[in-house]
Amino acid sequence: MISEEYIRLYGIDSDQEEQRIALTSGRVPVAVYGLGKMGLPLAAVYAELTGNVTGVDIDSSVVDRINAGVSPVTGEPGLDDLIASLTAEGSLEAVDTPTVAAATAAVHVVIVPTTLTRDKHPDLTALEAAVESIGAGLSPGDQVIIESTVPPGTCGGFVKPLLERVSGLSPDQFGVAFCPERTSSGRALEDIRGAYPKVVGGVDDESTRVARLIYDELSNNDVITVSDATTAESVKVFEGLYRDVNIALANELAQIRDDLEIDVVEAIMVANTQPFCDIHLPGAGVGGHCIPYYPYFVFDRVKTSMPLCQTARETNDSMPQFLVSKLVERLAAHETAIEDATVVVLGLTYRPGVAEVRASPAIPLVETLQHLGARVFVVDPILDKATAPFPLTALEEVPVDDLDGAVLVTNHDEFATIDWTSYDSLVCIDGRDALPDSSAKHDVYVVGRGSK
Ligand SMILES: NC(=O)C1=CN([C@@H]2O[C@H](COP(=O)(O)OP(=O)(O)OC[C@H]3O[C@@H](n4cnc5c(N)ncnc54)[C@H](O)[C@@H]3O)[C@@H](O)[C@H]2O)C=CC1
Ligand SMILES: CC(=O)N[C@@H]1[C@@H](OP(=O)(O)OP(=O)(O)OC[C@H]2O[C@@H](n3ccc(=O)[nH]c3=O)[C@H](O)[C@@H]2O)O[C@H](C(=O)O)[C@@H](O)[C@@H]1O
Repeated sequence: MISEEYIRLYGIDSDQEEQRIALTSGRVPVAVYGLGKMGLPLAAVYAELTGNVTGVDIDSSVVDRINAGVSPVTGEPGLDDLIASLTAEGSLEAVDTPTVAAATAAVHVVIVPTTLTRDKHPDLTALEAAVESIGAGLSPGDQVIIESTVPPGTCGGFVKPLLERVSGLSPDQFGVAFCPERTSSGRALEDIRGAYPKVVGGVDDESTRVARLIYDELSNNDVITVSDATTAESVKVFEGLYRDVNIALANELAQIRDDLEIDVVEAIMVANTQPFCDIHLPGAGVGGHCIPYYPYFVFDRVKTSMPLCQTARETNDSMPQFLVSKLVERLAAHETAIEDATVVVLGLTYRPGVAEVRASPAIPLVETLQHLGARVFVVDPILDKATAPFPLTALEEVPVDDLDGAVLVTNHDEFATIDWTSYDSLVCIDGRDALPDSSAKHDVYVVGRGSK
């Protein structure tokens, strides 16, 4: 139970200003569940605001490092120092006991992974576990905020009933709101503090009121209240659908480059010079546990077919094979069979600077090359060998005189300075238009660009 001087917010008709002051003076204890790439920066910004945050993670090593003042999340400007200062001053503490944390919190913020099963259905097991823990410690007046991206209808149709069942509370005794995490790795603190308007949508008006009150204080941007939680959930996945479809358009256009004999990216850039056009960039595919996952969160919840979004998924997922086909075709033109070829794949993470391999296009690309019999070296400068799905080779250890092909999937900064002159003639397939021009010496194909 929380002590007397603390207050709760849901269903409390005290003065709004008093509630704001209570929140920002630490008299509304907050728990943040999930201390990963998004959750730790979020917990830090909440701790900056309230001075009274318990971070919850089931990974004890994450908890221990945070309590030692060390951020397990890398690549986030300002986060290391912020975690050190917040833990030193007692504004942020991490625990690996979700139910214990839930018993003392008045605001529960959930940002655990929501992913896909192997057969591409939403995997909400982590969400269910976190919500059950919260239910076990839920008190009248508590507010639960879901920031993990979820299928539309999850807060109203799954989270709220589960909390009622586990806590024994009636629906009018606690709030649930969906407040999407509109944040990118590498700029998480900036995004969370208010790079974009914050969207909030509650399962009832009081849930929306409490969520608005909280994010009016936390974000320095506007707060947009929408009709309900399902609308807010839809906003988030619609952003992802838009991005997936528009990347697919760019990828389809890249595949007609040879038919048109143009530099497709040049045409895209010029097409985008008027405001009604925002064609994205073609590449090696769409990875991460967000953009390639969110369409399936919608497919799973609607009866109506969505052929455009389904086809976009197929187009984006076809890009690794497109790159392999270009490599095979060009190696054959140099009388090298793929099964006799030695190939280096540059980049395993789904995008530069983020040590995340979930749904990375490099994975099916490497698997296909291995299946075709090629000898494959994989290089990724930011990935921990222990977590990589394939053995990693340092770039300097790749056998220079024995290499037939190179495929760039992820444009890590380190690859921009490769001295290609030290390699004998290669076939280079550049999936991200990231390699220095080496067409004088090598046979180079850049996805979407004119011949280099
Ligand atoms: N990564 C991104 O760029 C963005 C992610 N999101 C949303 O945020 C969610 C989390 O993403 P990340 O932070 O990147 O994931 P992550 O994989 O980096 O971190 C997840 C953390 O949650 C912990 N965890 C798992 N189950 C738990 C439980 N039951 N209770 C407490 N902690 C638990 C894990 O130990 C891990 O530390 C995503 O699934 C997505 O819905 C939203 C916007 C951006
Ligand atoms: C709508 C939107 O821009 N969502 C962002 C996105 O961030 P995420 O980390 O997934 O990276 P991303 O830049 O979307 O890239 C995803 C994948 O798509 C590829 N990609 C991206 C843009 C592009 O023009 N072409 C392309 O091929 C990238 O290489 C990567 O493999 O997803 C995040 C999320 O929701 O998790 C979200 O918060 C971010 O704002």
